[in-house]
Amino acid sequence: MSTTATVVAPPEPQYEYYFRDGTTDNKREILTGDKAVPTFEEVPVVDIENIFSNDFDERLQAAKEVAEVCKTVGFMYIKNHGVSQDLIDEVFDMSRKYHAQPLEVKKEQDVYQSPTLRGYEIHYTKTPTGEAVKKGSFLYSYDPDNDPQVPKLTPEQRELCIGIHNQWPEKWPEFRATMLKYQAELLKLSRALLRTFALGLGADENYFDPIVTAPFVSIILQHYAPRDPQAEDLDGLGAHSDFETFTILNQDMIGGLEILNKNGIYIPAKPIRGTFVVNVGDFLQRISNDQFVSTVHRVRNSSGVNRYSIPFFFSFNMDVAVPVMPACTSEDNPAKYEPRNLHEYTAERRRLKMETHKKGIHDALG
Ligand SMILES: O=C(O)CCC(=O)C(=O)O
Ligand SMILES: [Fe+2]
Repeated sequence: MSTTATVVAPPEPQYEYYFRDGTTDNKREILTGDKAVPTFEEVPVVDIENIFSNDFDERLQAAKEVAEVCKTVGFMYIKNHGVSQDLIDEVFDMSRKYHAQPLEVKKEQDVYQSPTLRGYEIHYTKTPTGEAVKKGSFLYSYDPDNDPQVPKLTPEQRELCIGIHNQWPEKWPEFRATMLKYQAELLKLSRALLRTFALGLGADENYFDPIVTAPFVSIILQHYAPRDPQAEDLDGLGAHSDFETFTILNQDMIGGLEILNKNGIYIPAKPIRGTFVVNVGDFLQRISNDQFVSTVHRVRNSSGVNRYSIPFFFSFNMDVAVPVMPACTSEDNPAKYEPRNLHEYTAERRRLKMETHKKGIHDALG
């Protein structure tokens, strides 16, 4: 009696696809079993109280801890960040109230009527029976007139601040006032975090100060509609990396944010009250010469209820071509990238967004 050996073909590799730099075809292989590599399985919590310390050694120690996480995970929860919980709760209450308005009222701030695409936008997804709302977003950006540290700008520099074209609900002045108060608080925190990143990357802690006097900042009040857990496309926001320098994300207690690890596995960033989630964006990865990692993430709201979040995206002054940091290069490790000007880059991204909008694809543009 003869036996025939069955040759088992190795399984086809499986990939996770994501959006980066205006393109949708980036992918990462899902690695399991022997192929799996060491990577994070949870998002770390970092106590950042000491970034505000008067003692340099304490600030340096905190910066080292933050930098380590930025190199390995690219995402962290920060606690003891100094922003009042009352203000955070007030901003969420207003966001809920904003999104609860009838669509035609929100459409008074339609993004596509603003030259820099600031305002309200709604995203739909196809279902077997038609269309469902997946997400609504109210987006506003840095306007130099609202910075507590008012910058001195030429008319040309002012024109580059895309937030001068923000659209606000006319009959609701408290909404604008609260959102600007929140922006002012987060501007303070961002400038402190950026000093921490500089220090952690081996530069002088004031290295970036001159180029964040009128920074590119965008804030989005996100509203993720509840989705049917059986739906084919569950993404409220598809897999992407953020293109800015870094993001300070404020999420409610519903959950749904997931972070892609090196094995192509999504790790949930479960809400932790009193914390923000901070993540490295593409721009910071670039100028750190790839020392910090801009990690892919997505949002799925299968909770059955509305989810609200508020990402705050932070970058440099628009008119500066930002080079790779000299502290991140050496003779053996020269700069991998040319200096990049944020105005040119974001103008191109807005052009792409217009294009992808026409094709019905969502570009995670801050
Ligand atoms: O809503 C969230 O939790 C994340 C939002 C996000 O990743 C983005 O807007 O880029
Ligand atoms: Fe994001």
